[in-house]
Amino acid sequence: MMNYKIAIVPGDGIGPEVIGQTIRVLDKVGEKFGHKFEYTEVLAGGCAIDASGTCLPQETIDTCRASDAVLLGAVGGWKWDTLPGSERPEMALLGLRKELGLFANLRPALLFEDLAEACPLKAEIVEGGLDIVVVRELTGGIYFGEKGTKDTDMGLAAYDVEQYAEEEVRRIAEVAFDMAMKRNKKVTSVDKANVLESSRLWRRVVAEVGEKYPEVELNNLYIDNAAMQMVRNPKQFDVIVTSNIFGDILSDEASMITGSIGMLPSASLATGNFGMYEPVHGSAPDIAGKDMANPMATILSSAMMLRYTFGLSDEADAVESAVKKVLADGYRTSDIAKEGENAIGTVKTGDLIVEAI
Ligand SMILES: NC(=O)C1=CN([C@@H]2O[C@H](COP(=O)(O)OP(=O)(O)OC[C@H]3O[C@@H](n4cnc5c(N)ncnc54)[C@H](O)[C@@H]3O)[C@@H](O)[C@H]2O)C=CC1
Ligand SMILES: CC(C)CC(=O)C(=O)O
Ligand SMILES: [Mg+2]
Repeated sequence: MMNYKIAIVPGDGIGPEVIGQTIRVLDKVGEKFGHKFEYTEVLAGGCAIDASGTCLPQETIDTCRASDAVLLGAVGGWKWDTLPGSERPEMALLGLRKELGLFANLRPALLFEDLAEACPLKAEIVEGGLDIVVVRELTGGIYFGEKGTKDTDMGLAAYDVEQYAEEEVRRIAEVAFDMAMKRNKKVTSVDKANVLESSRLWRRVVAEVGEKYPEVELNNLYIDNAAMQMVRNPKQFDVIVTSNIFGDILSDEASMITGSIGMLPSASLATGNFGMYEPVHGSAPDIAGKDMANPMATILSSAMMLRYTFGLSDEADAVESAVKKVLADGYRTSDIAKEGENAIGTVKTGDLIVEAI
């Protein structure tokens, strides 16, 4: 029997609710396939501020580093919204990504056949399915650049610097091209090179990396056009590679292809097999504590963990098939239910997925 050490970071809001169901699913996978998943729960985000005065305790970083993989719910919430920027719960997430070297964020947006009606795009646009991966740079760009305030003749100004180094672009571009080689050999790089110096460097380095992959078709789009194309004709996309902030925004937009942000998983990867697995959504304070959150994004993130970090592809398939079965049987949380249709809760969704495994 293999033992896998997983650091669990439930976080805030719906984080603990969706993580709770994901652990039940993993336990069932362990029971069925004969693996032992060992969990160590640690605090990050608003709950850590309340418990210890800091959003990212050193113990959390140490536990994550000592684990084979990390599973994270979400951080943040209204309660902490008035804190100064540097002390907000969201800094825990950025800090963890940086400390763990998680520079590559894979966000697959897949339209499940049984959820086609939940996708707001016209039926003819989504016919035949949609399958896009956003490869988002995760430890650079404007979220990590110099920030501050200064006096100007227009009053106090605040600034955040977008900066990319060649090596940062090169390594994320390589992830995108490697992924394209395993998929449909098509990469779209999204930037704002008509205005931003950082994007001009981005575009040049992506093109240089592209030369090493002659079989892969490379297209460049400006972010404003890409955002429009995502709803006009998403089928043109296969692998999208982009910066931290553009990938953050574009992947939330892509999530609607799947019907809901409650469906979209992600893997945040370092070099090697280590990764942190997290849903794309946030802590959803508007529905927290109401048994309304869709746990599928986090459960599907755990399937990515099984596949990428642990190399357990049959087990990952079992989780993904169980999610598909629950959808095929007609069960929906309220974010993906049709109007007037009875929705099920977070726990019931977990029950059904466990049962299907
Ligand atoms: N990875 C993380 O920890 C992230 C944290 N945040 C933080 O979360 C807090 C709330 O941010 P928002 O902008 O409202 O984004 P959000 O993603 O938390 O929520 C946006 C909307 O989607 C719904 N939603 C999200 N996840 C859902 C799920 N699993 N099932 C059903 N509905 C779901 C919410 O109810 C809300 O209406 C903020 O403090 C924000 O900074 C935001 C994004 C990512
Ligand atoms: C704190 C934010 C950067 C989190 C977020 O929105 C994301 O990573 O998708
Ligand atoms: Mg986001």
